[in-house]
Amino acid sequence: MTATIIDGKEIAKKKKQEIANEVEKLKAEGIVPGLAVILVGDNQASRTYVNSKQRACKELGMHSVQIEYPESLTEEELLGKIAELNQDDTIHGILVQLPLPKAINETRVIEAISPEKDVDGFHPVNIGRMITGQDAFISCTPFGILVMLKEAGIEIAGKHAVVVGRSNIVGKPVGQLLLNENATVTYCHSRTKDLEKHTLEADIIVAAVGRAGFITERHVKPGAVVIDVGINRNEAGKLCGDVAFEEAKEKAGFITPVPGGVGPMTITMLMFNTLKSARNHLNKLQSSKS
Ligand SMILES: NC(=O)C1=CN([C@@H]2O[C@H](COP(=O)(O)OP(=O)(O)OC[C@H]3O[C@@H](n4cnc5c(N)ncnc54)[C@H](OP(=O)(O)O)[C@@H]3O)[C@@H](O)[C@H]2O)C=CC1
Ligand SMILES: Nc1nc(=O)c2c([nH]1)NC[C@@H]1CN(c3ccc(C(=O)N[C@@H](CCC(=O)O)C(=O)O)cc3)C=[N+]21
Repeated sequence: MTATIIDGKEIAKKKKQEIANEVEKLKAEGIVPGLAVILVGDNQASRTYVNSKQRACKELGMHSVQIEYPESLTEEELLGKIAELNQDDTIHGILVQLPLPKAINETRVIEAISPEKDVDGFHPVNIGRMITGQDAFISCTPFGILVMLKEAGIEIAGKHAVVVGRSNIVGKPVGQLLLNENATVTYCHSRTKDLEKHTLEADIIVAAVGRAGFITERHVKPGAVVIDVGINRNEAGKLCGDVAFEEAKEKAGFITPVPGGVGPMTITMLMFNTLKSARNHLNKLQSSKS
């Protein structure tokens, strides 16, 4: 059997069109959704992502500002800029591109962003609200994965999902979201014994490890859904995921490619969250008037 490929690029395109329509409506009410992206240092991969975020804003008619700092930026300077953006009414979303230089404490920086403008969904307030099932900004990659599964018509309730990776920005939140959707969730990580034993039981595998081709055909139960979050470069410099795509696709029922899978969805959900934040802002203005 060859798996159905879940085309993230195509789903992203459809979602972006819906977002662009909503942006037009908000503009008619006098609000242009605005995103500020902060990039510290000169990491080429980070620069590529930040540029595609800017491009998406433009495409969808949103306002965007890109703020770049040298590697030598101090934590105090960065916190000062965030405080300023928290007060700026033209900015509804603030994203600080990770990773940050070692001298800057990421936790402090994330916690300095107003939860109302935390469109990355990394602030503990949003993580906590997401886990308890309240309205929240949901981190873009996990959110994008959920939307892809739904668009592909994949049932989540009652399924066994195995998440490989437990980072705060991908693994942990994606498992929680799947749990909210009534999946039975197992987390695997570098201390997991006999990874294969777990993944072979999975109806849905989410690979967020950061190692090229780490999940092979041997890890996949026939017909399983395989979601590849990894963005790696192989020895030849080619972009590839955490899944050995060619072999895994012969066993899986559904599979996401890299590029063209989770990545484009991440950016789309960032746009969705920025739009949502702008709408929240407008609602607040309107209710304070009445
Ligand atoms: N497409 C997209 O939009 C995005 C893609 N990414 C990509 O996703 C990948 C993961 O990112 P991120 O979560 O930030 O990475 P991290 O490096 O923060 O986390 C990697 C996780 O993989 C686990 N791990 C490492 N080795 C093994 C192993 N041998 N067996 C089982 N688990 C293992 C680690 O376990 P432990 O906790 O025990 O160390 C850790 O939990 C990267 O390739 C990244 O580039 C990231 C964000 C967005
Ligand atoms: N504060 C913060 N928020 C993030 O959301 C964040 C971050 N920091 N740091 C880095 C990771 C990584 N990430 C990606 C986004 C899009 C693609 C993407 O669009 N990838 C394309 C290919 C891009 C290429 O060609 O390099 C694809 O998979 O098709 C990939 C990775 C967001 N991240």
